[in-house]
Amino acid sequence: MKYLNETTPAAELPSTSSQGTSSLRAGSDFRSEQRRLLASFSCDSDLLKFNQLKFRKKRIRFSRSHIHEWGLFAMEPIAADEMVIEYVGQIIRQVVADMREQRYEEQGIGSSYLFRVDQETIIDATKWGNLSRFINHSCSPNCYAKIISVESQKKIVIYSRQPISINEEVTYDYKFPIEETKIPCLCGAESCRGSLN
Ligand SMILES: C[S@@+](CC[C@H](N)C(=O)[O-])C[C@H]1O[C@@H](n2cnc3c(N)ncnc32)[C@H](O)[C@@H]1O
Repeated sequence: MKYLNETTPAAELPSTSSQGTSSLRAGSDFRSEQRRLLASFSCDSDLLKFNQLKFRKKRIRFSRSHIHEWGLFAMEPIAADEMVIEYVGQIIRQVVADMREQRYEEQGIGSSYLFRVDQETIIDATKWGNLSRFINHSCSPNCYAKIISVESQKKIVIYSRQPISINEEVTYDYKFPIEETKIPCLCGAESCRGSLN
């Protein structure tokens, strides 16, 4: 089954100390605190950026792409580590996604706009969504997808991983699961893996 996937880089945490029990406990308390702080800082900054994104949308356009049909392009320079766009669509359950995937295949819709949020939830941008549905995959992408929680609701947000120039195509790595039947990748990157899956 082909779903677009999240690609959050994991935060590095300090390694375990090998001293006495009390210092071990102190070390583990310290690490728990660090984890809690890291999580709260990252949530706060995600929330802040998400609110900024609502008021100051990035200037982007869809246009013909060298990778595949339509793609998304920057109309202004985008710095590294910026929220570029939210992946918007209908929020559906796995059973509905399975039925829709089959229906879309029967209707000859070759492109996949289903993005997995978690085990049970999928965002379907096939018929309803925003410009994010035009973002193509690259094996050497300039963005990545991350799932954040805003007021207890999970959102998929596309972040820049490096500066993006005007007219550059916005891409991320779909991280499709490996399958026997391959979908050839046309990203054109030197490090192209040859297939999406
Ligand atoms: C979310 S859509 C991307 C927008 C699409 N180009 C369009 O015109 O609607 C995802 C689909 O685009 C195609 N695609 C995206 N990146 C590709 C790539 N690097 N190589 C080949 N096909 C790609 C695949 O068919 C994939 O299922």
